[in-house]
Amino acid sequence: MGTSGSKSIDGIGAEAAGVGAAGGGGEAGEGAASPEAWHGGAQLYVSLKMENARISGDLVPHVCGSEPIIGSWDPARALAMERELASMWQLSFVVPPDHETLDFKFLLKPKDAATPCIIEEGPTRLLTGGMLEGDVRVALFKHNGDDEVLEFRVFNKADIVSPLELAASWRVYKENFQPSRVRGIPDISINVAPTHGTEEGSGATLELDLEHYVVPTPTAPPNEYPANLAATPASLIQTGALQTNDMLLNYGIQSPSSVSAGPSSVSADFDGHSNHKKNIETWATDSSKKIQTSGLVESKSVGTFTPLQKPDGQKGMFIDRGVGSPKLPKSTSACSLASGLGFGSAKTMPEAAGAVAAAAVADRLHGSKEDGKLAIVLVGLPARGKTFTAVKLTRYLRWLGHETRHFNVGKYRRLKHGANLSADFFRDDNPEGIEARNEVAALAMEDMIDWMHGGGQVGIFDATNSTRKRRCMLMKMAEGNCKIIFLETICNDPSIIERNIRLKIQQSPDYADQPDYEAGLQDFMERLMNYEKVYEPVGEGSYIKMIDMVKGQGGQLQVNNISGYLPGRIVFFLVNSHLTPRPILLTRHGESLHNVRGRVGGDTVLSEAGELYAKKLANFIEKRLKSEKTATIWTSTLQRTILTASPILGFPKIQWRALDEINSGVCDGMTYEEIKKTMPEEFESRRKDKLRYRYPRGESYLDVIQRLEPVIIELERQRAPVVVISHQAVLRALYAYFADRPLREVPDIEMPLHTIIEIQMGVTGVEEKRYKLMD
Ligand SMILES: Nc1ncnc2c1ncn2[C@@H]1O[C@H](COP(=O)(O)OP(=O)(O)O)[C@@H](O)[C@H]1O
Ligand SMILES: O=P(O)(O)OC[C@H]1O[C@@](CO)(OP(=O)(O)O)[C@@H](O)[C@@H]1O
Repeated sequence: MGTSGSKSIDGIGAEAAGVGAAGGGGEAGEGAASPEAWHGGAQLYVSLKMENARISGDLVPHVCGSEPIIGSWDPARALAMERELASMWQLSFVVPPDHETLDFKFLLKPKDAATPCIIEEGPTRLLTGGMLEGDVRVALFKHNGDDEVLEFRVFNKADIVSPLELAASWRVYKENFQPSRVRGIPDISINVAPTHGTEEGSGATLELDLEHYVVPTPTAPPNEYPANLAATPASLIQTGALQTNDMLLNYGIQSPSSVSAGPSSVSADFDGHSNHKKNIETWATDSSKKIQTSGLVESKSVGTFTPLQKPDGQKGMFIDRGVGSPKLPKSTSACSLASGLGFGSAKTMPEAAGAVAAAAVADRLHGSKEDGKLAIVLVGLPARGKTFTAVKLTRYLRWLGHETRHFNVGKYRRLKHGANLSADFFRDDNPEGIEARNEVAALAMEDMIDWMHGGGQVGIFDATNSTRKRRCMLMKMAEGNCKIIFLETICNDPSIIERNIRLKIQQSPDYADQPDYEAGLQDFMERLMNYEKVYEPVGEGSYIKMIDMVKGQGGQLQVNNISGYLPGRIVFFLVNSHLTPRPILLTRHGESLHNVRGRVGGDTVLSEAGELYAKKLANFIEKRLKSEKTATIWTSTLQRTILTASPILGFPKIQWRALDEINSGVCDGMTYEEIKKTMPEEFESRRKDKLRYRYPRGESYLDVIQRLEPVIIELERQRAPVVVISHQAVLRALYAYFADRPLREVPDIEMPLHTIIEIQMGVTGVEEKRYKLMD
């Protein structure tokens, strides 16, 4: 103390007591809280702001007062205010529910030193029930003796907050002395006026040419004809009906005999997922059907490889899903219920949490044998989006955790009869053609049923299936094995049909050897006519008809005899799907203070680098979306994403709770090192099975996926661009959906900071591009 204008500790306290007793009346604060509202554990969240453009040097406004949180009148423990804008300082804190009045004063002093300490002139301020009493709008400080008077404008806001809200902000407050700056921003907001703009020369502006920032996509989705990515025709491989190994390779299938045994050299996609790195899939339900690839024993689906000593002494590979292991942590989700529910092997349970797991358990407990197995049988003329829809539905259901596989009869046909069949093969008066087509359809159906017996849950059977007779054959085959729902795609828009036909001739392997587009077109039109002659729309069984749905408006979705959890989800997904091209931009928030310190979770503000990214991102979005009439910015409710979005102008911003980072429960705010040291078992459990590991009192990746389902549906439904500013774990889960990555890979997907992943949704599916704005 001792500097002119400063007062002793006692001096402040004495004055406080005096004025406090005499206080009353006067001007109310901006926010006022009635004392009755405090019952039930609610507390008062106080936000104070001071504004002065002239303050310079080391002096920082502080708040000192009667409550321990603001220093109990000890200036050394006064709370420093944070600089919000160049001339604006702010401080937020909570007050215990039982306080009657809160006495305080502003003071100016360096952040980490006791002197000089300049206390504001005038009486002590009084906050009663959130209301500031007396003349509160100005704070005066005598600086440099009495020569200079610094005048600050004062703003006060008080909110009643629930204990739950407080728990979050209190922790942040205690750990960082960095109260949230974003309280009070409504869930939906828009800042239209360019208040600060992007600062020229601050390094925040970007090159005009955004291509400058494009970086390679680490695991780009395969640029493959979608039908080729469907299940490998197992029956054809086993019966030796294949043409040649070369032919298999043409369809992305590695000859079984060429698969080598070592873990590093095996590249197999055992859950049938379309993954360009993995190009053979096998399944087996009985030993006669089992495909013996040299040195490989396959046991159902998804898995990691562990060496297995086969009875004959040969080294083999055993695929372990990591489910059902007695050592699995308590925190694994529904899968660990399996044994207790008498399902025999835990492997029959889906790799899922929440509603998906609940529905699976209910089906197994109460449903008929077929209930758990579902065949979605596509129906429609050629070029009506059947394969497109099959691929999309497969991706969605797998992402939710349902074992799903796409069976494309065209792939069987091409493998068995070659790709160069002319339109004659499809004529309704060509009995050999009809028989050959029925035969491959039956083979695909048989494979699908076999696969279901081996644990598969949803088969998507993709063919025209355009006559009652064919559908009747499929229904007979399904009896006692699975439930069938027909999914008919109908399109009456000639311009869309024309576009689809063009895409077919350009992309289908059927026309890969036809260099003359016109000749291809003529042949395809003939093929189409052959189908049209015999086409019978679906009217039997359970069905869903999608009629002119591609535009996302108008159109019809008809359903008949549909019930159950999964069919319900499928209908809901299809209702919201459309083909309108639009980008979805995914990005993590700018670097946060916790990111710098290596701490998980929390709700900290951005680091300097993070703030710079926020500006660059705003600049990027302005350029990237400048020709878009509408677009929306989605953030989580955590301040690192809201602050990242704050410089973005002109687009509505929406906060989604579902976009909040994975809840790390008791580990929230810790470093990975600290978790390893203090909770080694938890650390080890997570390392072993990061997908299913649930933080104590927190979430697992599977939980995150479950809560993101409405976000995916909404992203599918939107017809304008969306920018999603979220978090590492959440974006891994969202990205996995668009990039069709298997669930087991989700927790390890690379999701760098300061990078934008642009997902282009379009008529041929999903494309990806990445921009890295900062190193
Ligand atoms: N419901 C739909 N109606 C009409 N066209 C669609 C639909 N869904 C997707 N498409 C478009 O149809 C194109 C060709 O679809 P494809 O799935 O190959 O046809 P199909 O399997 O019926 O022969 C796709 O690239 C897509 O642009
Ligand atoms: O699942 P892991 O790999 O731990 O990644 C999730 C973690 O990512 C972090 C950063 O480490 O996300 P965020 O970018 O939102 O800060 C943590 O908050 C979160 O717990």
